[in-house]
Amino acid sequence: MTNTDKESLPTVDISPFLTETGSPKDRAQTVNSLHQACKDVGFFYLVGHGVSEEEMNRSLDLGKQFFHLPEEAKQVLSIGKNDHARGYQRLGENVTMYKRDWHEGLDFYKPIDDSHYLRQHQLPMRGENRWPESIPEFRPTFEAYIEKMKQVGEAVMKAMAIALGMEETFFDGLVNDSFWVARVIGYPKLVSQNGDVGVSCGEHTDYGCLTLLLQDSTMGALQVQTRDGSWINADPIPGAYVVNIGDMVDVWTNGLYTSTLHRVIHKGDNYRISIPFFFEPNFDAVIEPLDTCISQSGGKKKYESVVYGQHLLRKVANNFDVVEK
Ligand SMILES: N=C(N)NCCCC[C@H](N)C(=O)O
Ligand SMILES: O=C(O)CCC(=O)C(=O)O
Ligand SMILES: [Fe+2]
Repeated sequence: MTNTDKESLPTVDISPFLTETGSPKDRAQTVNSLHQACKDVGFFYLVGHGVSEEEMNRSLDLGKQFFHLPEEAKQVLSIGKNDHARGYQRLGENVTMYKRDWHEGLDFYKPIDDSHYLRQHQLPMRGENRWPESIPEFRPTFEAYIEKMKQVGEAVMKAMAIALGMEETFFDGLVNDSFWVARVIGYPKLVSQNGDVGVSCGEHTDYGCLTLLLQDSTMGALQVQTRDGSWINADPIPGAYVVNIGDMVDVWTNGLYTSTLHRVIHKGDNYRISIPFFFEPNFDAVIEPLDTCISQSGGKKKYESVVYGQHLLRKVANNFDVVEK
C-alpha cells in the first residue's frame, strides 16, 4: 500500500524485482508505488529487500564498535592519511554548506585499479579502502553487506526504468559498474556550541541514484523536507530501509523525481548509528534528461548532461574541513 499522507513516508515492496517469481500484478504494484513515492516525496520505506533484521543489526553493531574505539585507533584510518575521502573522519571534520557536521564517519568506496581516472589524475577517492583491523569481522561482514546492497539497488533501478516508461534494462549499462559508497556514521548527542557547528548533518541532497539507509532505532533524528517546505521525520521502521533518490535521478527525470533535501538533528542522549549505502551510477556514466521525462514535465529540458564522476568530485571537494594532520 502506498501511503501518501503528509506525516509519513510511503512504502515500496521491491521483492517482485529481486526474485524470478514476481507475478506481473505484483511487479506492476511495485512500479506504481515507486513512481508515486518518487514523484511525491523522493523518500520511501523499502521492504522485501531480502536483508534480514539480524544482518542489519550486525552491521549497525559493528559500526558502533568502531566508533567506540579510542580516537588514536580511529585516526589510523584517517582520510587525511589516505586519499582525502576513503577512511575515517573525526567529529566536525565533515562540512555541509560551510558548517561543521556533528558526526564522525567511515567511508568505503568501490575499489578501483591503476587505470582509473582518479588514479591517473591523482584525485581524492583514488586510494584503497581502510578497514578497522582490530575488529576482524568488520571487513567480511561489510563486504557481504555491500554485495547485497548492490543487488537491491539494481532491482530498484529496474523498477524505476519501467515506472518511467523505459525498458526494464534501460539503466543497466549506466549502473552495472556502480561507483557506490558505503558510509558508517556515528552521531553523538548534538550539543549547542559557540562557533560554526551546525547540526548533526546539514541539509543536503544525495549525489547519485539511490541512498539505501540503514539506521538504528533512534527516533526523530533524520528529517525530510516535503514539497510545501515543512520538515517531517523519517523515523526507523524495523526491517525497512529508508530510501531516497539522488541528484542523478533528478537529472534523468528532468525533475519529475526530486532529490529531496534532508538533514539530521540528533538531540537524544544515545549515540546514534546510521549506515547509508549510496548506490550510484558508473563513474563515467553520462547522465541526461530522458525524452519521455522532458515531455512529461512541461517539454523544457531543465538540466545539461553531466558525467557522474565529475559531479561527485565537485561535491566531495566541499565535504571536508581542512584540518592539520
Ligand atoms: N554521498 C553522500 N550523499 N554523502 C553524504 C553527504 C552529506 C552532506 C555533505 N556534507 C554535503 O555537503 O553534500
Ligand atoms: O544519518 C542519516 O540518517 C542520514 C545521513 C545522510 O543523509 C547522508 O549521509 O547522506
Ligand atoms: Fe543524505
